[in-house]
Amino acid sequence: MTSPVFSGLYRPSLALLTDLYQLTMAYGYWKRGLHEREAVFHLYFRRAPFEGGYAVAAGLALAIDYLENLRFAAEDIAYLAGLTGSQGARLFPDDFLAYLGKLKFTCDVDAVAEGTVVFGNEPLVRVQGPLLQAQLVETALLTIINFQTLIATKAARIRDAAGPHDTVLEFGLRRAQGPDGGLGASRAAYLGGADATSNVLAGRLYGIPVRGTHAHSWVQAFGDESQAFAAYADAFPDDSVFLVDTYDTLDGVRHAIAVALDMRQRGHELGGIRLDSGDLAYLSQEARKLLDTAGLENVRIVASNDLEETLIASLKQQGARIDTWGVGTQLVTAYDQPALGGVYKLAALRTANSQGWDFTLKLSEQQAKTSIPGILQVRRYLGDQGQPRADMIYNIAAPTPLPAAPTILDPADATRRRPVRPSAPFRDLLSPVLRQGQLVQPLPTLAESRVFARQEVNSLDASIRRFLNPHVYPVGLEQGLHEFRTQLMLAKRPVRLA
Ligand SMILES: Nc1ncnc2c1ncn2[C@@H]1O[C@H](COP(=O)(O)OP(=O)(O)OP(=O)(O)O)[C@@H](O)[C@H]1O
Ligand SMILES: O=P(O)(O)OC[C@H]1O[C@H](OP(=O)(O)OP(=O)(O)O)[C@H](O)[C@@H]1O
Ligand SMILES: O=C(O)c1cccnc1
Ligand SMILES: [Mg+2]
Repeated sequence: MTSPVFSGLYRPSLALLTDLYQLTMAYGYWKRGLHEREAVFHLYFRRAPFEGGYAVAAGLALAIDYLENLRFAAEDIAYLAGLTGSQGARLFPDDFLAYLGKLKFTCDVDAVAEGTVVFGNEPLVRVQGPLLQAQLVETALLTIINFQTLIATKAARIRDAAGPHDTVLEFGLRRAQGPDGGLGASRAAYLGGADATSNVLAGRLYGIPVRGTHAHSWVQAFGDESQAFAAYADAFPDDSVFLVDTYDTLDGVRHAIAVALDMRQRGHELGGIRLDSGDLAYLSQEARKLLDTAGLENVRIVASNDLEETLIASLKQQGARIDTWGVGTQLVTAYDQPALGGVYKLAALRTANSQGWDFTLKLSEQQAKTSIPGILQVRRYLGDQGQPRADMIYNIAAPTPLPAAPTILDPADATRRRPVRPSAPFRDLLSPVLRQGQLVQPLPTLAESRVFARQEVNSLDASIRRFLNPHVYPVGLEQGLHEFRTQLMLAKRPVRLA
């Protein structure tokens, strides 16, 4: 497969993009003959980022590209052969490395589509297959999905603040967490709701529209705004946006207007002006008046300067006349919460006789952090308008079938339960993506996932989308699963005498 997901940055092999312990466990499983025992892992986060009410799932296409191309190249094997432990002995023997050298990813993967709105504790990805393989991919899946989901969610919030009609441009590459952080952020920002990026490599790799204006240095290089604007218009007569705040912003607007009227004489129209400092509400209103008075109603006003969703919402509320929001640092670094705490937990293991399943969990002092055993699916119940009402996590391999009218229990407080109407419409969020390592059907394009993400966010109630103290969307465990998990917790919890 030639999809250029990680471009030339890391190709040809990402097999070593992992934590060492995945490889030491792989060897240990192989040595014990446990490597092919069938296992089920789930990837999920516990809390939506940014104190928000939801997240936008993202990164699946990158994760699938990684899985489909997972191979240990000869150079990878040679590197692993040279690794030694604290006593100087080799970590990995040749017969194990020969096994790794032939390894291909043959697991089944089920996942929520990119762009789906998701909530804490819901599996976004389920991996089922040989224990060694399903474990090995943990770190790469997490680094891909955590960051993509984080930035797509930030972009969705920024899009919500800007509203459906304004343009959002992602300008973050210079402040991103390195080259791959920048590339990945541009992809996720577009998926989550940005209209275009200034990042040209992201444009080329992912087909994102590329857009931009010019820098202050352009004006400084000419020393004179009118000359600088005229020169830019000469180079790009139909694609000019002038940055007006190098010296005095409103003087800059006047200079832009003079050049724009000159352009009009030649049959061209100025695209916009950009404000990058000062009071953006006041300056955009004044600039709008000056432009409109000059007959330049269609010249757009772009704003940039450390923008993020609450600032954009505030500027809107102040009556700012901004049509296009250039957002960099805050978006691509997820400045207010720079990591999503997604985890990858083992939830089921075939019994030694291969007949049944051992459902397994990781206990935690905090009950909410105890993992959920089973082979899990998420059922989203919908209202009359198709709007999400409540999500139920259930075990598709439970010994007893799902009741026709199940009850959903809040895992943090089992006294909070909601029965489901037997006729309530629903959809199951996880769908088959890989079967034995092979793609079941082509994944949606990035542009398709972007449209889907917007539909998804728009389907949520405003109370869940708001930035300040959003409502908690109901996510719970199906009653049978809750009871089973509680039993398992009691069985595993050591009894300590008081
Ligand atoms: N009307 C406004 N209400 C709230 N915040 C605003 C408003 N106008 C601008 N801001 C924000 O205030 C912050 C500071 O902007 P300001 O232009 O004062 O300083 P600056 O970034 O140092 O500018 P400069 O580029 O001139 O150094 C920026 O994040 C900007 O987006
Ligand atoms: O503010 P951000 O959301 O990151 O958007 C990108 C910023 O990058 C550019 O300038 P840069 O920050 O390099 O210099 P400046 O602050 O002096 O304008 C641009 O003018 C924006 O201000
Ligand atoms: O094109 C722009 O205006 C731009 C690009 C990157 C960063 N800031 C602004
Ligand atoms: Mg800046």
